[in-house]
Amino acid sequence: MESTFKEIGDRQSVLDLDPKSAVGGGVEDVYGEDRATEDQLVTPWTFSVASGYSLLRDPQYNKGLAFTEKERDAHYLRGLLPPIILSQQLQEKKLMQNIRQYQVPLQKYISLMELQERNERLFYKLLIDNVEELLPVVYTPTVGEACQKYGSIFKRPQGLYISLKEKGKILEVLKNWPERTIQAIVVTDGERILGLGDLGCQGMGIPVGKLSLYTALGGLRPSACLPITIDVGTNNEQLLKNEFYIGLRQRRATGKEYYELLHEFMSAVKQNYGEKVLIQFEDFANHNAFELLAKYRTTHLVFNDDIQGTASVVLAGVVAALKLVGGALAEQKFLFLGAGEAGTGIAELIALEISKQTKAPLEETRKKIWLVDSKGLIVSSRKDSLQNFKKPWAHEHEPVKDLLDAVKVMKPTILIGSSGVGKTFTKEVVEALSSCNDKPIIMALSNPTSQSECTAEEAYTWSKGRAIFASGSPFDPVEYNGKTYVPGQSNNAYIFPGFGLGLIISGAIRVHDEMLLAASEALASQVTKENFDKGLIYPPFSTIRKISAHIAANVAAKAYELGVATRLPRPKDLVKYAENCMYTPVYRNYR
Ligand SMILES: O=C([O-])CC(=O)C(=O)O
Ligand SMILES: [Mg+2]
Repeated sequence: MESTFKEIGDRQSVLDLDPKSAVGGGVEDVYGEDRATEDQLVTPWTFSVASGYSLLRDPQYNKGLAFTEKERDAHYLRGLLPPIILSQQLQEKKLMQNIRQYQVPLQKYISLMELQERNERLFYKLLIDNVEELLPVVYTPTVGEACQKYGSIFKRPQGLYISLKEKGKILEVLKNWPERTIQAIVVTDGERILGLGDLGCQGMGIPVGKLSLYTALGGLRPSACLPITIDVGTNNEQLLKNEFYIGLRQRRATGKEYYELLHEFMSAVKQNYGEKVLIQFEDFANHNAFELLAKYRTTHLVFNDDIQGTASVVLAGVVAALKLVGGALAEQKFLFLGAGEAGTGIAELIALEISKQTKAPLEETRKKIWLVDSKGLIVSSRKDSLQNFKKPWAHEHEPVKDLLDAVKVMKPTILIGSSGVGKTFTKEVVEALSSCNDKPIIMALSNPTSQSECTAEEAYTWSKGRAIFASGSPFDPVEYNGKTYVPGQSNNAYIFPGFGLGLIISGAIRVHDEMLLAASEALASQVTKENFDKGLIYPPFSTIRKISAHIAANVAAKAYELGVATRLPRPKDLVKYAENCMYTPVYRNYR
């Protein structure tokens, strides 16, 4: 009963290529010198691995009621489907109606995950066409709740689980994954899931969600994306006691045991997929995140989304906000609440950008930036007891005990929340900031919504409508004094999909900070006059694929400039090239 069929167009590109651009010619060979072997090209994309009943259960190829008469004949589907044929558009309409009927966001999440498991192209069609509506479902805030309840809602595994039990066998585990050509891995160890803390093995929802965005927002082929959770235990007592918990029932391995497992993982990935596979570290705890990034950035293509992706998106937002407020970046005074991955990552990228603009040394530009942690303002007298990643921010100053006092003393122009702790930008804090700024810039970055430092409504109300506000999780527009204020969403989702695309299309083998600046610059350049007129500092997510193409092009250009790109020759028009490489979820015709 085995039938074979061709997926038209899929052979053309490293990523995926719209058939019409392939037919039109003029598209360069994306494989470059690393052209995949004929064997890789033929399997598995061009021949069906399934037909008939199993074809309907293969999410990569299934089209449900959209199979045509000819396809039903050719692939043994007669009788397995009701007689009607629906277009993809009509399927989309029906599913959106169904999803909108659910009142509870988690129900929407579950139904979307089921769709992804049933009909992948339709899932991505929905996500791309309805990105602003569905992003809060497959991503923050709902994905946070999904991770908290992952054990209870778990039906079928997604992604790859690597636990301490697999120590010594990680290469074999990677080989169990059905796809051989992987371009992007998002990996977590679940220790700091959003601002929700240690969710252990249930953090898997995050790599799954991030990679869905890689495809929907950045155009990577779904089959080239691999979500991974490394399970070294959890220190979350509630999960350890929960009878439905899906992870190892032990406290977290640390030190040598932890680093040996991670090292085996990093080596196995490179051995199995080569040096051009992107490994995105996601939601690791501070104490491991900095160390892993420092250790592997010189040997692997790695990127920490929470340190670097967040930094790049915030820098873009600040640059855009200054167009509304006036003043140069170097004239600002920054105050952060939270000195972890996001806080210090953003601070460093801002300091780098100011150095680039003013030619001042980094040690000087860092002095424009102040950070508050749980013990108060980070100052030089605290240096001995500070973790390494905080030390560059310990400037000369009297001790200041908390955020409110720090705002009063430092009089920052920009306040950034990156502590993972909700409701910390109190009325007093926002009022103090507003008393020294005409247009205070407030970024409440912690996720999900419950952990946001303040809500959009609070920021606008307490600043009497003067704040330029953005947050990590989405907030609806706010009415204040008869005016509508539209908050920005300062989330790394703007950056990482395009950033990854840029790395992949250039065949980059390393990530450098200049590439993050390039991504940031590309994002800021996509804010239109129309956006600014509405007070927006980020372009709407509805245009994200265009934005991603620009980010990818700028990142790829920088990779070529720095000599870390291996795909030669360099395509001339990188924006067009990035666009042509993007996966589109329109159904293919099966011959
Ligand atoms: O996932 C998000 O929405 C942003 C992010 O990386 C985090 O909060 O850890
Ligand atoms: Mg994250």
